[in-house]
Amino acid sequence: MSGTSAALKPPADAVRPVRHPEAPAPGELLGAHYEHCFGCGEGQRHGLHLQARAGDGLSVTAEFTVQAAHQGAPGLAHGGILTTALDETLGSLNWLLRVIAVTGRLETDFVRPVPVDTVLHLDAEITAVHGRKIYSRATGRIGGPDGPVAVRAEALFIEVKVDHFIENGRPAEIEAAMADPDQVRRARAFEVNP
Ligand SMILES: CCCCC/C=C\C/C=C\C/C=C\C/C=C\CCCC(=O)SCCNC(=O)CCNC(=O)[C@H](O)C(C)(C)COP(=O)(O)OP(=O)(O)OC[C@H]1O[C@@H](n2cnc3c(N)ncnc32)[C@H](O)[C@@H]1OP(=O)(O)O
Repeated sequence: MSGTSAALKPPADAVRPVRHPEAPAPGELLGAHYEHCFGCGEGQRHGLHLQARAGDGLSVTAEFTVQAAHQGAPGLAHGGILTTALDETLGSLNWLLRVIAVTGRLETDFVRPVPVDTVLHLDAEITAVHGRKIYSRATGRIGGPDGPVAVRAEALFIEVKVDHFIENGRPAEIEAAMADPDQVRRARAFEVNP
């Protein structure tokens, strides 16, 4: 069984966006958007440490190795962890548009169980944009980049301004982020008109 809800179908007048001229080149590692992010932060001890790489056009790839700490059932990855890896990969597509966007809706199909120690080969692409709404999809394969699909997702991200974080984040972390020139530079790299 698979399928997605109507909210994930781009409207007829949605456009296929173009890659931002200053987007990272194909093959380039994108880097973490926030060092304490559970998905990609290098400073997050319990995180997934996902490293996404720019692909051609509006696509990215990433690899994620399932650890023993990620189990749901004995020896198998927890579905929420796999969804997090998909969410993070989809979120990294923002670098290609230089737009800040947050996940509004994310639907995952779990097609095959994913054992601990498996490398999940992820790829994601933007399919359409309509106003602030960014439509995308991702797959995770096992046994190699061309192996069978284990998980796939479709998502709707919504463009926001940096104020979204400043107004909603816990003050301690926001103040620390704003005092860190690297973090400010990374946030600006997402903005169309910094
Ligand atoms: C210097 C300090 C810097 C600090 C910042 C640091 C780094 C920043 C850089 C990058 C970080 C960015 C992202 C992170 C990337 C990857 C991590 C993984 C991604 C995530 O883990 S991210 C966390 C989970 N995520 C949330 O925490 C969102 C909570 N949520 C909200 O904050 C609001 O809900 C929001 C903003 C989404 C919308 O609110 P809003 O008021 O702005 O807009 P509104 O409601 O009007 O929606 C506009 C149009 O989207 C449609 N729409 C909205 N939501 C929908 C839904 N769920 N399903 C279907 N359609 C939906 C409406 O129907 C309307 O459609 P239409 O235009 O056609 O009417």
